[in-house]
Amino acid sequence: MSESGAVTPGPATPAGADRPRYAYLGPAGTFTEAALRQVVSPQDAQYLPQTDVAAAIGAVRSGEADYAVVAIESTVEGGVTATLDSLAGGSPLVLLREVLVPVQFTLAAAPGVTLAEVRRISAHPHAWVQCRRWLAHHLPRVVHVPATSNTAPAALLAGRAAQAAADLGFDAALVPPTAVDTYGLVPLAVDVADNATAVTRFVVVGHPGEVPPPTGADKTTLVVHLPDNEAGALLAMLEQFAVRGVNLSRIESRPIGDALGRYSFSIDAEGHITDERVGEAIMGLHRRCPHVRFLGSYPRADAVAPTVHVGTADADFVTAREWLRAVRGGRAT
Ligand SMILES: O=C(O)C(=O)C[C@]1(C(=O)O)C=C[C@@H](O)C=C1
Repeated sequence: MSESGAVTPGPATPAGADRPRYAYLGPAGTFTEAALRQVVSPQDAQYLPQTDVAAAIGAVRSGEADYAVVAIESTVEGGVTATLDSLAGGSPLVLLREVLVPVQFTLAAAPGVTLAEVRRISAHPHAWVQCRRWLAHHLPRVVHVPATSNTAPAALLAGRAAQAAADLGFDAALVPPTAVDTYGLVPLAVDVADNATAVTRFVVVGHPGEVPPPTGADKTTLVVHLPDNEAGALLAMLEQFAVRGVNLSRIESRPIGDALGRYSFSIDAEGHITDERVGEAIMGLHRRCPHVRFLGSYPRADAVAPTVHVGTADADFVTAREWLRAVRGGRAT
């Protein structure tokens, strides 16, 4: 990001309006860009860096971009609320793919700055949380200067010597390891994240259309509102999945925003909407809940197939339906 707040361009891309346009959290070198590179190379797409997640998703809604790549969940922080909230409301969008990126951080500064001189660190709030223990131990009095992304402060420091960097309002930044070279910074401490195995999950967001075909190892994301003032409404909602053998890999509540005590549930269920058990569970939600938003069925990044319990395979639902038809037609008991 420039000092005026404008986002600096991502990696140089050949011109060409025919290439799909991907909005993502910039500037160049963010973990989000690493996720985008797993999806499509800069040669085959237009990379459109944005200042935040809402802007990236908004670019798809406005037609400025065809897709957005955004963080949705981290092993340390859980759900990325900016993403969950942007997808829960507004015009419908769907998730088309997920990508996992290992996350590590380096504390870096302009050339000439030493660790002992660091008083203020610029960092994305998620990065700050992911390095909290290291910071408390090594720099207990340091002040957090929030940044819009993991590379926004690196872009501000780029090309500055210690003296020239002094008026930026921070002395060092928590950045992805690759950003140190990209922006000509000096590492003050490496591997400063508290969790060495931290991973962030990113999703490709696009317009609703054809659902990606089932792979046998898929995930379905939903937003569900519960009936008001109904004892056991949450349990009843969960039972729609449980009785059909559908495992949930994530469920979290988010305020709907119109009144205190009103929450929606953001859910990742194992399986594809074309799986009988998943389809039946979602129909159950539709019957019982005032609002259900389908946010897509897409392949799991880890390609792990769900455990299918006795009586919940597609064939079991088909057989049961045929049996019911026969009973109703007086042909079976
Ligand atoms: O993509 C980046 O580098 C970001 O700054 C965003 C983000 C996030 O939104 O969670 C991505 C990965 C890390 O978990 C920390 C921050």
